[in-house]
Amino acid sequence: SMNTCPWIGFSLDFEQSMCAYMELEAFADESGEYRRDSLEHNNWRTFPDCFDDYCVYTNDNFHGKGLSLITTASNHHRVKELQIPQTALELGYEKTRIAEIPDKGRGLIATKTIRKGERILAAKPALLVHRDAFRQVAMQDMFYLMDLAVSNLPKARRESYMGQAGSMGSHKITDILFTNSFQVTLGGHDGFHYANFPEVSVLNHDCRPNMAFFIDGNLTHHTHAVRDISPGEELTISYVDALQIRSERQERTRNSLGFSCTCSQCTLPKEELDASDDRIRTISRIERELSNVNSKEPSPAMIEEYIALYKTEGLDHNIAGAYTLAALNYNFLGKATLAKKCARLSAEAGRLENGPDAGDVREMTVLAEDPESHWSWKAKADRL
Ligand SMILES: C[S@@+](CC[C@H](N)C(=O)[O-])C[C@H]1O[C@@H](n2cnc3c(N)ncnc32)[C@H](O)[C@@H]1O
Repeated sequence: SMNTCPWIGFSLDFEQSMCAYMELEAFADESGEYRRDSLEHNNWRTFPDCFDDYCVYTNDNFHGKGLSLITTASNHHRVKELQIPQTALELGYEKTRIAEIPDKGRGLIATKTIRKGERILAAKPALLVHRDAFRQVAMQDMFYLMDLAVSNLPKARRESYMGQAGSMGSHKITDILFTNSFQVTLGGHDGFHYANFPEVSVLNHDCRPNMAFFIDGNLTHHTHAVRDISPGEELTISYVDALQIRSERQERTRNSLGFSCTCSQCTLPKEELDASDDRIRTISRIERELSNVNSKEPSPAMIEEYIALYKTEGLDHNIAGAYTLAALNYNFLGKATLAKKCARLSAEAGRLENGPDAGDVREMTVLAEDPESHWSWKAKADRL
């Protein structure tokens, strides 16, 4: 209807018949090419239909595949300024195949042995949507922007977007985003976005996954094995916080992600479940002590227990931070050999969890080389 066409008045060339809730097909002609006018600049097309500060921007060549944004002008500028290396990594998938997994829909299965540390995927985003757009723009208007953003992607990209599973029903393109998105920040106080990586979306969740992921500064999503993986095993990542007990994890997947988690850790017999929850609570308690510079509690035994609990719990995908805390606390206590070992393990895990450029990876590499020159050396022992 007329009053759902807020662009009338500032749009130059759109007909009223183009208004509101258009089907996906409405944007593309037979050849899949775009028929809407737009402003060309530096490979980016900008569409004049905006709501509040949020507009649609599309780049057909981003990472050679195509990317649409629903965001503000300043965030579009940040993406435009990214320096994408010519040698950007391509997608993996070589040792895997997609298969039906009982109770989970499709998933990715290893076809060959995969070693800890191996890269599985390097995937590019198809869509970024500013987090606040969903709060500030009326839902029907958001649906309109989502349709516009996806329909303007190059045909192959649009098809891989539409091939992803939804979980909540309602507006399909929006459902797909919420079912398959990662949070990324482009920096600043206003940089938070939901990012969709179609090739990653085949990965199911596991509370004790065998892969870790990070998203680098060029908006590439990297997945690496954190354990050795056997042929036939499913490849998984975690969608939830590592240190949540089962009831919290279940609530999170059910309420925010739209499914009831059936992973092996969530379906253990009651006794084992209770033991697992107890370990999580103990880890959290020790972590508070190790993070508190004024605590006199930390001892080598406590640090050792902390790492052992991570191992027993199977939290290999989220262990870099634990090794960092262990390395620092060993160094506070003047235990050079143990500090060195934990710092090395932290850097090794951090490369898979946060990427080789992460601050912690650099810091721990430095500590591992020469613990006694690091600021943390006996730093606390002196004070206590
Ligand atoms: C990102 S997709 C993963 C791929 C999806 N299975 C497919 O068929 O395309 C997320 C969806 O997979 C299913 N899923 C993923 N992990 C699961 C788990 N641990 N337990 C149950 N369902 C899961 C849920 O339906 C969820 O909405």
